[in-house]
Amino acid sequence: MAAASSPTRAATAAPAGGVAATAVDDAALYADFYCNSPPAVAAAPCHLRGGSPEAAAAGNGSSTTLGSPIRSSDGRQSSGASSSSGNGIAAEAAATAANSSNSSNGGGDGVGVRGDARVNAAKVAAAFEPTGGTASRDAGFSFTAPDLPAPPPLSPGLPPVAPAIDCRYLAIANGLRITAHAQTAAMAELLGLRKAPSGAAAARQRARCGSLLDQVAASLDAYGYAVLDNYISEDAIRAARKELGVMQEHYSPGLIWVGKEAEAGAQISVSSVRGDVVLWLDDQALGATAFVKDGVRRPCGFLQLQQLLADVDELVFEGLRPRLAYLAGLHRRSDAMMAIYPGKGARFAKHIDNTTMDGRRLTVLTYLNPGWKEEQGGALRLFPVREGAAPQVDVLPVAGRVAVFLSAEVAHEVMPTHGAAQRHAVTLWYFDAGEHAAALAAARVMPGATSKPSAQAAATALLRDLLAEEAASGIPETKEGCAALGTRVAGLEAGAQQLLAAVLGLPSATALVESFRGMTPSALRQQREELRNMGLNQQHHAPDTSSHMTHGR
Ligand SMILES: O=C(O)CCC(=O)C(=O)O
Ligand SMILES: [Fe+2]
Repeated sequence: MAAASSPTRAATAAPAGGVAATAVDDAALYADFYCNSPPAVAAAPCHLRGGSPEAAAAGNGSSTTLGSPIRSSDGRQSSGASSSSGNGIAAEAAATAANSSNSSNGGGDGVGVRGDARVNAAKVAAAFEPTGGTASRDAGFSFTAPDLPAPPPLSPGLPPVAPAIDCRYLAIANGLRITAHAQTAAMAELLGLRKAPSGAAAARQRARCGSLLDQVAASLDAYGYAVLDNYISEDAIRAARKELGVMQEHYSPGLIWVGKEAEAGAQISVSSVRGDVVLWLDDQALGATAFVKDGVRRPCGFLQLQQLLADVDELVFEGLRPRLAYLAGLHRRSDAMMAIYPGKGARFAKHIDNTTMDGRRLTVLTYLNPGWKEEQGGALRLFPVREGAAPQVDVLPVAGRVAVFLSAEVAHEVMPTHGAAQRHAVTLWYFDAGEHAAALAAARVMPGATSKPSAQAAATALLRDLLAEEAASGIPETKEGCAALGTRVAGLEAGAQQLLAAVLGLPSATALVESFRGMTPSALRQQREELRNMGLNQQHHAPDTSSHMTHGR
């Protein structure tokens, strides 16, 4: 199995990322982008602080925190874009373009209006084939994998932490490319809002976007992860959060997968391991205009979210796939998993997303938390394995930040979230075509899926009790507790026993009953431990709630 070098001590979080305000304000970036003006300052890598690998290895608990590069020293977001009146990219683009006097004619993309996201998302979908809609549920996730080849050592001369890369320029470019379809572009031209860039300016735009994407790809290649800041604008994040607001009650506890043989297991929610609630949004749900609850039809709509997903798809399929050989086979992604960590200590214990060659190659997280402060916790803690890289890095879930890492290599956890604030994220997994096809072909019907619901429920209840902390489980690690457990297992219906035997890697129901009848307190403790580790090694996906959605009008 893919294993990470794993410092066992939790690091002390570094103080809030109070770094100097950005050297390049958004107006300059927009002007540069739209107005054929001389290049502004190149987007600089973010300021980083934190421990050296030596310090962390020495066990002094230091870690590295990726602060927000656009935080002012008082910790507030201070980008020009977010201080604008909220009309977003189009208005700023228009204003900047209208103010410009030195534009010239030429080819290339013009300024569009951030328009019909659904049409544009569909265009991107057609171009990049991003999602099959059911990928996350059909993937199987059920294969024993050989160890991955050891990652190459970090190139000499690189710092131990991958710097976050400020991607506002890419965000602008995305907004353009995706939304500048013929009609809106023509209309913008008619209104005098659109200035087509000169050939030289268009070339410069492409070059600058290319160099940012090169940086992202280089980070992923060297460290196994990359952090992009401001890839999604704060306006867009706020709008997406608004869209999700109506869905709050439809989230359900995130599940973990428990099973010794990958073909057999169960999905269980154990909040001490995984404390988030999730909502799967497939293509159909994303297109829904209403959902029905208690017989009442309520309006909903996810245009901003669609645009956000299209932007991330663009990053992966157009930006990263052509740049890295081992991403060349990326062909589709999972449905979007919306996750909320509801504060009060909610966390996700350390795990690797893909330990079974289930096809997932890249994990991409987009954070939706305007104004997130370090005191609120909730950092994504990464455990890079590349030789020379810092052994752990904390990434705060600030709005517009996108974290990308190799699903089968980088162990990670979500640190406890404090206070009452919710931590929102969108998780996407991108599949490698070959590995995914092999996984699908090898998928077997899980015994749990075919057994009677009552058997499944009984087996699941027992597993949940075994996974819970002893105090909360009703199964004390005492002689009496073991005896009661043995009786309980012996009394289960046959289907439940078979399922449990498969989950625990025992040959038969009889073997299961025997093994539980002879259980000692220490064996019970060990069994518990083993189950918890399974749950962490093989994260499984929850069913989505799209059946609650009505599509179209
Ligand atoms: O939300 C995050 O930062 C990471 C979540 C995660 O690891 C997962 O859902 O697998
Ligand atoms: Fe994960």
